[in-house]
Amino acid sequence: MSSLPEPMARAEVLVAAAVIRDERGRMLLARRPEGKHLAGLWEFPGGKCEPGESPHQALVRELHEELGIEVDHSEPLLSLTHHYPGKTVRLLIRTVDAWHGEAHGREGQAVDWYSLTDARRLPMPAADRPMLQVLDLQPCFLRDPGFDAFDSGEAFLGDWQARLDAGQRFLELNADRVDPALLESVAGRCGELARRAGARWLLNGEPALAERLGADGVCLSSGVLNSLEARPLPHDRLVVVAVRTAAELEQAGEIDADLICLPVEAGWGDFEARVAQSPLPVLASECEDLETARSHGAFGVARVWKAEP
Ligand SMILES: Nc1nc2c([nH]c(=O)n2[C@H]2C[C@H](O)[C@@H](COP(=O)(O)OP(=O)(O)OP(=O)(O)O)O2)c(=O)[nH]1
Ligand SMILES: [Mg+2]
Repeated sequence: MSSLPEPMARAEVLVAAAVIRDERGRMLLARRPEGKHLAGLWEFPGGKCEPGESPHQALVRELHEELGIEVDHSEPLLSLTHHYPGKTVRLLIRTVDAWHGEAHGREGQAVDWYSLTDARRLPMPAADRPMLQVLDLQPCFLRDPGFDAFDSGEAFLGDWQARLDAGQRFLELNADRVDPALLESVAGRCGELARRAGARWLLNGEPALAERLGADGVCLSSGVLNSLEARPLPHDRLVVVAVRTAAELEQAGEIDADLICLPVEAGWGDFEARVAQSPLPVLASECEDLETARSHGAFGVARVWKAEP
């Protein structure tokens, strides 16, 4: 059973909530009724899982009760755990991609459709913030093996373009051990190619360098993470952190990062237990199986790409 210390286990509530999109990609949000925890804030509709209920079953019941709709199919999207004063909430967010009925606030609550951009401006629960940062990301992050794997900057750029042509929209450029002048020229062209394809790219390196090179964000090693006291980039950039330990997971939350890369080191059971401690959405490192990763609480997968010979 649960290995959590008893007081924490008692205070934690398991909540299933839904991302439901209309044909324009807008999401259905509901305003939390007066008198409830976090009253007045806009939320992803859902509620607490009752004993013995699966997250899907809880959603089916909650969305019927709260919105008058019938869920036909849902699948895991991401999970994270947030500590409110006196209450810990583990959010299990699911994509509801098949449902019927007309959504309306059956408990008198306001209900409306919002684009992601508009949702980011709404007052929403603190637990939901990191989630709003990642919902428009491709859930497969391709990490850079390093220039050493390529014969030249040109070879690297050729491979970068091939990844974009193959549909990759979330990539990393690794600044490690690259000559600064070469990095500058390659990063400029990587950025241009990514922009043209509508992809986002992160620099694995110093945040200030990522900013100077025009990256969409930064990917930090645990070494850099431990030297930081605050989020190193503004919220219109991404901050991804590669971590291994529970303390690093916590530190990533402290600096208000957006996304975590966590290796599947000791099997999926162990991975899932560690994701359950994460305040941020998680990518399963060195993994290609998105469906399995999501079934264990991850938002996505990250892997190092193989240089083409
Ligand atoms: N549904 C939902 N709950 C959220 C979100 N973000 C967030 O922090 N929460 C918190 C608020 C609550 O503390 C908890 C959800 O419990 P709830 O009070 O809505 O539970 P419920 O629908 O089963 O209602 P009830 O038992 O209070 O009648 O999760 C979110 O996006 N959606
Ligand atoms: Mg609810």
